[in-house]
Amino acid sequence: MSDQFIIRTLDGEGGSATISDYGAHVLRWAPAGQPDVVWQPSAVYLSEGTAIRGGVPIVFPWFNSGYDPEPDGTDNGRTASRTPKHGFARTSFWHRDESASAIDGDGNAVARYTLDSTEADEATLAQFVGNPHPRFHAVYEVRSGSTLTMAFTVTNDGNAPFSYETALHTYLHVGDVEHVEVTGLDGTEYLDTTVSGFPVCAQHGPIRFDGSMVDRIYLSDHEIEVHDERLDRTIVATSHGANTTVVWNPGESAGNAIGDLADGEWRGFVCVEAAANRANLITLNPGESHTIAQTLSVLQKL
Ligand SMILES: O=P(O)(O)OC[C@H]1O[C@H](O)[C@H](O)[C@@H](O)[C@@H]1O
Repeated sequence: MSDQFIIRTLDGEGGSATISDYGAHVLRWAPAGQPDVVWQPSAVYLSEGTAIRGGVPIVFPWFNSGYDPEPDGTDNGRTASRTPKHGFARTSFWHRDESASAIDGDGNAVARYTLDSTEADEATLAQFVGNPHPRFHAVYEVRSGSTLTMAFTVTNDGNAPFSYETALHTYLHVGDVEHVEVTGLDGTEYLDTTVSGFPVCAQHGPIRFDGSMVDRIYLSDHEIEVHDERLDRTIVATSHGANTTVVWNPGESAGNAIGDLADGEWRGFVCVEAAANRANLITLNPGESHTIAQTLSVLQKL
């Protein structure tokens, strides 16, 4: 592992990405001939202990401030108070596995990173759900070409179960979020996390954005399409092993208050996150592994 801020290029056939060893954080990705699909802000700030804005932060082992599950599995509408926000994966220097980093049989540039429980301090580990002494290793594999696939796997190496929340917190680049429709979630339920108690709501039609904050946990892993009128394209996001989909845009007032975003930059992205969070958190028994994955592509026009 290096504690240097190293940024690497992943040039595959038909697309390219950059990735940071800090956070194992994909910073941008575009298929050939397209504006970036994974969004990067105009300035990227690299600072130990601080999450990188934009790209694809890895959320693990809790989402936001975490969640304490109810025995009956229902969502209690409350959040816990774990720190750091969204867990420590996005603020850790990951090990880059040199042996795995190459071009795969489909022409994708591959990067593989690992992180294990010895790299977090005991006070942080003690906040895991169900086990104050979890032992695990995590593997993150990114394949960048004409599509982008990211797969995050956690294995329980200890002798007791633990639970975790996780997300691939993907920032998708759009021309102007107020001219975007997100489809694929019509008829599904979501938790509206902008409202106290996180009420369950039902989605009717496409998701649209009007400059106010959208922060929703959809209880669905359906394929998502982001229809972008300004960039005249549709981004497709599919996920595996992730039971929830978070859709987030901070809107004008919260967006302009985010310190590492320039004024108005909130318009340039919508987050579509492959997640397993709150009542859908993942429990691993000793020896078990779980993978969440997300694949992005741009729909080809006929
Ligand atoms: O600013 P961050 O810590 O990166 O979090 C950004 C956002 O992440 C997720 O999308 C959550 O649902 C939001 O509640 C949160 O505001």
